Amino acid sequence: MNPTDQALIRQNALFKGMDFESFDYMLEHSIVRSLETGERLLQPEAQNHHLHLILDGSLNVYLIAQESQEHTSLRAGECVGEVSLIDGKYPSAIVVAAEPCRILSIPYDTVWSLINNSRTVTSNLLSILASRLRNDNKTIVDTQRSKSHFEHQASTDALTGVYNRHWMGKAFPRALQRCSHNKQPFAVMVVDIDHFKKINDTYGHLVGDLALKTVAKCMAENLRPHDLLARYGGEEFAVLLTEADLDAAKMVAERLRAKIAAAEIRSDDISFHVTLSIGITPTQHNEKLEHLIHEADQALYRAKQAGRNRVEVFH
Ligand SMILES: Nc1nc2c(ncn2[C@@H]2O[C@H](COP(=O)(O)OP(=O)(O)OP(=O)(O)O)[C@@H](O)[C@H]2O)c(=O)[nH]1
Repeated sequence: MNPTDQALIRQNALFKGMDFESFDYMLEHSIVRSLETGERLLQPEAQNHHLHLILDGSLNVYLIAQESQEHTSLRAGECVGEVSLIDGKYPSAIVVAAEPCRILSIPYDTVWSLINNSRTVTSNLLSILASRLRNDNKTIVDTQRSKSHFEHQASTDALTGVYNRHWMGKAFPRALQRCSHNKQPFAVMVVDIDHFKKINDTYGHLVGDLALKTVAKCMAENLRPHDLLARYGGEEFAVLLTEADLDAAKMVAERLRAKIAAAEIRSDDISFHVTLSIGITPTQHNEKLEHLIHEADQALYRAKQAGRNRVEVFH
């Protein structure tokens, strides 16, 4: 073995500080092997009996499948196979040559006798395992974070930031069931911006978007925390008012209508107002969401027919 390889092995996290005698013993019992690009070194279906140290090239580690994004890459001087060494189980990952590699494969028996004879190697092994644990914990936390991020994205309307129809289809029925189980009155409200097409036609789509965002923000700020708000269609929002009888629902709807009518929408030198038409259906029963939306839509239709900028109740 050439001096460069020997220097590399001496710097390895597991073997650094090891005495010369142990080092020679290890080399005597190890073999050097070559891997082609794409060749597998470890896989979960095959028991492994060696600790592998990379002398040249790099290895990719995959946790699920070779086609997935690699979990990590290992370079010359790094090892794989420490965990199977400890627990004697099959490898937990797929390890593949990312390029032509030279590997020093040290039999587990040899590594164990080094561990038994050298406190340095034992303490090195513990440090390696501790950093593995930390890395794995970080991976779990990162995965959890991106999962919540994607879940949030999947249930949120990108333009207005309020929940979307997909979320509404899951969250509203659960809330309806809870209200009816607790014998609490509740109401479903459908809210539609009046003459919204004219706003787009007059000021352009971007200003239309700004109006939608303003309406969504104003509604979110003027509902109670336990009410549910979702963007239901283009310029239509749905609200589930929990613990609200007809009078309370009318009061909330009227408050929203008045707030929006008074809110100024500004973009550069443009300033205008929008109005809302609102349909409400009050109930105490766990009826189907589509049915309640349909009833609220009928009330909304009447509000539009009666001149817009008003609240109507289904009956
Ligand atoms: N800017 C913008 N416009 C949208 C968006 N989604 C839907 N729209 C527009 O909203 C308008 C809705 O128009 P209509 O359904 O005809 O209703 P309206 O003009 O509001 O009239 P009434 O509801 O009868 O008062 C359409 O022109 C859509 O293109 C959006 O995300 N951004």
